[in-house]
Amino acid sequence: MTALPEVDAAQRQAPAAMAEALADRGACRIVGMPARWPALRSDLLRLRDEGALQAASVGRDRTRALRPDVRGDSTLWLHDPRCGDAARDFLAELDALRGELNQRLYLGLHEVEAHYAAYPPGSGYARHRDRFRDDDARVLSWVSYLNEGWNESDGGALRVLTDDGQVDVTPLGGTSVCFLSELEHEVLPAARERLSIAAWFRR
Ligand SMILES: O=C(O)CCC(=O)C(=O)O
Ligand SMILES: [Fe+2]
Repeated sequence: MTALPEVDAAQRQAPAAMAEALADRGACRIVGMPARWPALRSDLLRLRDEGALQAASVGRDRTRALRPDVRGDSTLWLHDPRCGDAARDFLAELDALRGELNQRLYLGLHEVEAHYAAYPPGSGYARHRDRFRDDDARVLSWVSYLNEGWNESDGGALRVLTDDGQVDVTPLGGTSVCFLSELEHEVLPAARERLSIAAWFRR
């Protein structure tokens, strides 16, 4: 199993290092982002307790359907007014990063969209691509993890199929992963609740 290039979010040239890793390998791990992940975690748990999250569907428009056998997470978009300041700040941070990546990769990324996601124990997300068949607007996929002290034995890895082989990413709080949206990936079922933010840079 190959490892992904790793970028320290605190380093001055972090966006340049991310852009280089994405161009070379199609994916990278980012350590130290989101810096304020405990605040995001609290916000997500509050929203989950208030019943604001909704079971996620698969497909688009006419083919849209609830398929808990395919994906078991419940989600809420970060631009929803019920989300707290931490969500708004993080969305702004992702948007700034969009600009930085654009300057280096010329991908014409126009916007970023992001949602909170909570996977109950035992649920996952079967192998898929984030690009819809009829809509290639999603160029880069981003996932930030909001879990305290994750062990490999907890399961719940993100498995990404890169050109260099399959890579498993542990969903540890305060780390993120970015990859080309055309790459196939899956979320393996976890023994405990698994919290994250999934985002897409779109053209
Ligand atoms: O949570 C993850 O690690 C990936 C989630 C995902 O693939 C998606 O929401 O499309
Ligand atoms: Fe995905």
